[in-house]
Amino acid sequence: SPTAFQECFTKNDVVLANRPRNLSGKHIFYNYTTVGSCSYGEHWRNLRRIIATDVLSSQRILSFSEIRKDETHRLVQKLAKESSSEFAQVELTSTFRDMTYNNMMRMIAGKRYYGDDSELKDVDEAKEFRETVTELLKLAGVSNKADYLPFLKWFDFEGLNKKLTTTHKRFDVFVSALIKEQRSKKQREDSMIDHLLILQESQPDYYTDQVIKGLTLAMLFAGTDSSGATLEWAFCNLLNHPEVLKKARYELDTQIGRDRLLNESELSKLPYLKNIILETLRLYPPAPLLIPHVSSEDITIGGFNIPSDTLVIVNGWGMQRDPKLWSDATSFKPERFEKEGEDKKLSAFGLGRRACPGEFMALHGVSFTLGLLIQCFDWKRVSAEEIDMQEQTWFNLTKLHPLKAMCKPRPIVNKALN
Ligand code: HEM
Repeated sequence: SPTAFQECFTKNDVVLANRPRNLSGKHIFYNYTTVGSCSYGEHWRNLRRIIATDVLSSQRILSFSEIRKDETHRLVQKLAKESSSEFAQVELTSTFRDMTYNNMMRMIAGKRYYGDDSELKDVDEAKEFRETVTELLKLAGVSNKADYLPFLKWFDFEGLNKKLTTTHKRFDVFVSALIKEQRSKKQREDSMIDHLLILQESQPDYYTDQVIKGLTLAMLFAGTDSSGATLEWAFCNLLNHPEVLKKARYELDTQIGRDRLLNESELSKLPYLKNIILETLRLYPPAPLLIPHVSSEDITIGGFNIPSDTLVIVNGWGMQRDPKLWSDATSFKPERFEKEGEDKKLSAFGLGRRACPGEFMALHGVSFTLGLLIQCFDWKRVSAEEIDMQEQTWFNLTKLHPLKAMCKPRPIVNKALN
């Protein structure tokens, strides 16, 4: 139950701080399928600390705002090109994915691998990256029966371990080359890898290459599709609830105006936009079961005795649709978050010390993109039929069918084109 979950995190915060181990005793880096017997997992404690202090500190997140602005403006330009003065159909799923991956890879290594406007689009390096990441995500989303029936591990049931190890090696080769390339540059830039390489010079045992690779994988896995999926679900909800879209547009027009574009620093003026995102995360959390935790000692959660070393999986999706906790639980109502304290009931980013360290950045990035798209375009559904909200099993909770919508530029779009 949600109450028990909260209690467990407040009382026994430390208890759920371990990662599962795989057969050979190594810490499993990620999720049910373990992303291969990934050796980065062993460094997890260091990774988590470095993420908080060096990679996702508020200062560094703000320092990347120019990248987010540039990528969002490119997105507006792309959509404006595809539509004209009249409504035109656009496909949003891959558009959002390309943008979030470009955003992240620019922060990590200063590279853009996605979209027609990428200078690297057709080179082997970009193809290799796109293929490997797709393969890793596909495998990470597979439910591994051996996680629940441990004896199956002895047979590598369904060959998952082998596939994961192969793909992980491919990723490792790719990121090693990326680090080598950045290291050989005469001048350091401001990317995450460059920043960590500078720190490596003074503390080589702490900021090792393994740690840099682990961070790259963590950021790519945790920070890209989650934001892309949130944008996608938010849009589905807006298209199915035109009255909410109208209210969000009104907020933007009155708080920011019709003749200048929204800036990231102005997001605090748009509480309704934020509530749309919170309500989207409530009904469609990108990580519906969070990330599995393991009890490091015997504990009791909600009256259940959990022995030490047990895989604990939290059904965040279920808690966020629980009618005992939320009125009209399955309806999309951003207004519910106007009531003080409602947002505290959300678990979309997890809770406690293993909660998502990218929450601030994610909320910032998603709000900014959504705000700008509402400001720059008129939107409607492709047909009178409601958008189909079926979900698919992937690493994150994503839409089964790609999202298509009709969009028409508003005059303000010229500001982004210029
Ligand atoms: C809307 C977007 C996002 C959502 C909904 C989300 C949600 C989550 C959730 C539920 C967890 C697991 C928490 C738990 O098991 O208790 C998590 C972990 C994590 N997230 Fe996010 N996340 C998002 C965006 C990001 C971004 C943008 C980044 C980085 C730039 C990021 C980095 C991480 C990392 C590194 C972890 C692992 C933390 C650990 O295990 O200690 N996330 N996220």
